[in-house]
Amino acid sequence: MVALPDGLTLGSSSPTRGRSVLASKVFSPGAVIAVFAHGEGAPGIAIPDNPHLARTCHYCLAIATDQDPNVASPVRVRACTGCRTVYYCSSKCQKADWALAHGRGECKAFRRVRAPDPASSEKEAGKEPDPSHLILPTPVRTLVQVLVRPEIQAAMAEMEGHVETVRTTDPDVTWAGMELQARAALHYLNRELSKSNLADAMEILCKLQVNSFNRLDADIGQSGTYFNPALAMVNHSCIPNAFVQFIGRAAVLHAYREIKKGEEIEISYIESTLHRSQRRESLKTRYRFDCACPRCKEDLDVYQVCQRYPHLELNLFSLVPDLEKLRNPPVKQHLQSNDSLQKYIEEIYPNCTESLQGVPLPEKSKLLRQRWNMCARLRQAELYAIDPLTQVFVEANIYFCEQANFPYALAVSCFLALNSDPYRGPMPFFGPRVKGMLMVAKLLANTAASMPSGGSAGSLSARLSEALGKMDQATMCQTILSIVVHYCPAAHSKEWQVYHQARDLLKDLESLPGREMENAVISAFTTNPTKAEEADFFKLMVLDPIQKLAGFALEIMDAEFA
Ligand SMILES: C[S@@+](CC[C@H](N)C(=O)[O-])C[C@H]1O[C@@H](n2cnc3c(N)ncnc32)[C@H](O)[C@@H]1O
Repeated sequence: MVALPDGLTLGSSSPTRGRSVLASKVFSPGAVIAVFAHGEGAPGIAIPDNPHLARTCHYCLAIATDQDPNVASPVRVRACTGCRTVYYCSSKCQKADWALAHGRGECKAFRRVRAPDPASSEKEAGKEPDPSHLILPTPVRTLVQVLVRPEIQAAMAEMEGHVETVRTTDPDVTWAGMELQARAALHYLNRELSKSNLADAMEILCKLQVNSFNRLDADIGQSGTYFNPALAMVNHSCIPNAFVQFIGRAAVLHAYREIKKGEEIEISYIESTLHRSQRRESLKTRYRFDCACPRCKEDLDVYQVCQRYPHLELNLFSLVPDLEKLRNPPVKQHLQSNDSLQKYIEEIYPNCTESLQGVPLPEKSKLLRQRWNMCARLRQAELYAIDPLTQVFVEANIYFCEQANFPYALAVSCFLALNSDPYRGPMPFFGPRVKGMLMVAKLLANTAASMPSGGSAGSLSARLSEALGKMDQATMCQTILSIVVHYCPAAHSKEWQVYHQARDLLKDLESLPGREMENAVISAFTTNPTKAEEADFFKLMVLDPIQKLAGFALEIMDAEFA
């Protein structure tokens, strides 16, 4: 039986959802429900994925910072001299990992992968083998780790894996692919490729698929696999009441809204802002169930979900203190029961959502033009928080930053912070929303330092420059950073990169000479944001200018991409 941390109990199994995790006390919005750390009696897996292997400590998961000139005491990682596949930041981490898994067969298996194959055709042709071929894919490395750790296999014994469903519904792709992965792990562990060994390994792969997490935070290059048997008991909802954040080897479960005693804790296994058809497909393909949460049943869009969240009043300390905007979103139609709009989104979605990272600027501009035009119906309906339209704004923002056109990027960031982020994450401590505010603050700092030339009189960029010139960007930036710093611990922790960046920038601003009065006003606002005088300051000095900047965004998008 799985042991759950204090404050949580295991609900009895239901035929449709299996077991569940219930709150045994009340949790307030943002509160830490439980920390899932690994140790004696609590076995778990936390490993980096292949693209991050050479920059991440394989034990504590610290990210190497030795290439960042701004870091005072950088983290360096060194390869294990045995397998040259995994890296460590210290001998302490290396020793701990050796005892946990690496010295129990993992290192030898990874070394075998790198050993020259006598039959290699590349060797015959005198070519060096491709180094990426010398490392097993992440799912196979995860399987190797489970196979060398019987305690993990024991913890997995009663876990859901939907093995029969995978085998019978998808024999040619998923099942056949898993068999290859199972064979690779057994081969490099020097284990017999017997029927029973293969069946056990395939079962583990199925269980990992259903019960492990992708440990993803693009901002700090963090990504990998995380498995914890207790956390794996938490079920899914597309309107979750909790969320998970990863810190080193631990996972922290936070309440997203107030959770009552006896209520089931539910997280979202997938990006909860996805469109219904994408959510359905992701949940079916990986987790093998049809979601029957209220959002799926009633087909609610993100605006309707936002309307239903309690505690919208927490937004009084955010960039959308006008709660009416959240309670009655200013959209022209909803997706619910609008078959034609739904079908249209499903059609444009695949052509609008592929990442444009690394695409050369002229090609990116062409693709953004196509995407902006494809999203015309969503724009007309003013559904700015609905994908793929939101994603087009996000890609455009990156495009403007890459072109060093910071005023345009700032206008688009302000637009997203007011018209998209709050609906996609109604709680002001929602991680992507906090990151969005940091983006606005950083761009304000950038545009304050070097004002653009502004273009010809009356042009869009001249009007934007003129508007920026009239704003107190330092005060706007400092106030927004104070909000970011306030919410960071709830959204993640004080170890979050977003927190460090916001706090450092905030300190720089606070220590500028001659800002004693501004510092006092901002401090009064953060202490008591709803007091009349403080709220007036925020509206006049921060919100109205942000609104003004956001007002340029649609014109910018049309000018660049229409
Ligand atoms: C990580 S496990 C969660 C714990 C699981 N209920 C158990 O008893 O082992 C994920 C599996 O739980 C079930 N599940 C989770 N959320 C669900 C939901 N909202 N509706 C139906 N089944 C769900 C599915 O079988 C899914 O593959």
